[in-house]
Amino acid sequence: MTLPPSLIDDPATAGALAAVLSAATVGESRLSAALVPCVLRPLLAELGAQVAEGGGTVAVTGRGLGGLRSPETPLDARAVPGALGPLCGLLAGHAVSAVVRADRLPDGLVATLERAGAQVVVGGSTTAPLLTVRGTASPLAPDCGGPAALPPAAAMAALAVGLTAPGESRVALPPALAGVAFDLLAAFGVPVRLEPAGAVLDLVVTGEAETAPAALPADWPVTPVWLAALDHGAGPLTVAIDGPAAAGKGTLARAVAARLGLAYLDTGLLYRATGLAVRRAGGSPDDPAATEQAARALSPDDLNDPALRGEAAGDAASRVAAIPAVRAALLEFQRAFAAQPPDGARGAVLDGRDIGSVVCPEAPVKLFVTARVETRARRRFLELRERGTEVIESRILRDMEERDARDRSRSVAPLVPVADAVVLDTSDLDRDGALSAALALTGARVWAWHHACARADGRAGPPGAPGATDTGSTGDS
Ligand SMILES: Nc1ncnc2c1ncn2[C@@H]1O[C@H](COP(=O)(O)OP(=O)(O)O)[C@@H](O)[C@H]1O
Ligand SMILES: Nc1ccn([C@@H]2O[C@H](COP(=O)(O)OP(=O)(O)O)[C@@H](O)[C@H]2O)c(=O)n1
Repeated sequence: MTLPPSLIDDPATAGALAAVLSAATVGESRLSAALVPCVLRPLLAELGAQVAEGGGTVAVTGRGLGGLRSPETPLDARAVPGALGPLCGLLAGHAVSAVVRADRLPDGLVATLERAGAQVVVGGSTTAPLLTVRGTASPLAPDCGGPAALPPAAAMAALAVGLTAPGESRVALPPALAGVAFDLLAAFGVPVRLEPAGAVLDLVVTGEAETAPAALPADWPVTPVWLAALDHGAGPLTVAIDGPAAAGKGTLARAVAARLGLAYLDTGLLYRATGLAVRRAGGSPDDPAATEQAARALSPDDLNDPALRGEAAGDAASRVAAIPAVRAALLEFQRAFAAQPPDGARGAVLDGRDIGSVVCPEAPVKLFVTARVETRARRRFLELRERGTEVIESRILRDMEERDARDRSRSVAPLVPVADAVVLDTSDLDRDGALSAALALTGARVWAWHHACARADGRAGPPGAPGATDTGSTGDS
């Protein structure tokens, strides 16, 4: 299975980062030749790495973090612009001196290197700059966290410095690039985690750790290494997505399921169908006996009624959802779906209010998706208007606030982010951005899940995955 190229903002940057990292790793990394442009290979050798080619693979035996040597000749990064950032960052974090030829000076690069403690002299011309970088063996950990992403070269430089800087370094990246960088660092065994920060993800690396050799196939990063971990986990993968109304849970859940080949269950439909059935029978959605009976009588066909999408069904749903007997009646169906996903899928995505807390508390991936209430009301307003429903936005906002309050304050399975959920605020992310962020965060959790499973029963890691540490941040409430 592959992820679409849209996941990767800049494959050249990702491939160059892989090559440069392998030069600073003890042991032999095996990278597909497609990832390591020919012109980059002599440059790795200048840094002291051994480079051997054959059979479509470039084998790089590196010198370890802190072990790079000063090159004797200028390093020519002109033909591989993506290499400039990670290369300069790595040099800045070593006690070496090097001259680097570039085809232009990327925004923020020099300032990032200087902030880390390196000395940088820029010579040459605008179209052919020459950078003299004098690095330091004790660089300062960069703190370039959100809310705005750094320009790519500066970001990759900050990440590379962070590998040798003591303590934690934080770098804000667009979600797609953050996912790729996370996957790569994890494949090299770097302690790393991801934390959502508005429209970006903060990638946090712990420096001075031992890296481990990686193996990256030609289809990386379109196929991230963590996807292989899916096939090495214990049982089906469950992705739990919870959050308030119109946060974008369903949109995200459907897209994640499609990309990863997982089944999808919109659990809100179960509550909506129960509420609607009771109302149609002339009953009250607050009546425990009638609602429990309706919940037990649900059939799969009831979930296809277009009326379920309306706000009236949403209101009835949140009323029946506060009745413990209704929740109990619907629980078994949801758990069975996660444990045995239909059509042989290797896992399932469930979205709702209590998936991470009650339905699937053991889910390895838990996302709490939220957004500002005005943004959510606007989204629902646009959605309903597009469907031809006459609606007033201020009324939607008010109803949504009431429904959220009811969902948050009910005594049974209230809507709250559990401690091990990642809170993803989609207010400043469009649909693609939210999907990239969710996939990156899922990857981080799948890595952690895989390693926990492997540790528990002594199995080997997925191909090319020697040992990432935990990742993925936890919810903040
Ligand atoms: N990140 C986003 N940016 C803009 N609109 C979005 C985003 N995510 C979802 N939407 C839109 O908002 C509306 C509500 O999304 P939906 O996935 O149904 O939310 P939920 O399942 O949380 O109720 C839909 O019209 C959807 O297309
Ligand atoms: N797992 C779930 C899913 C929905 N629900 C209830 O069902 C209502 C409708 O859920 P939904 O997910 O279809 O609603 P939207 O977020 O799409 O507006 C919610 O307001 C909750 O009260 C729940 O309690 N638990």
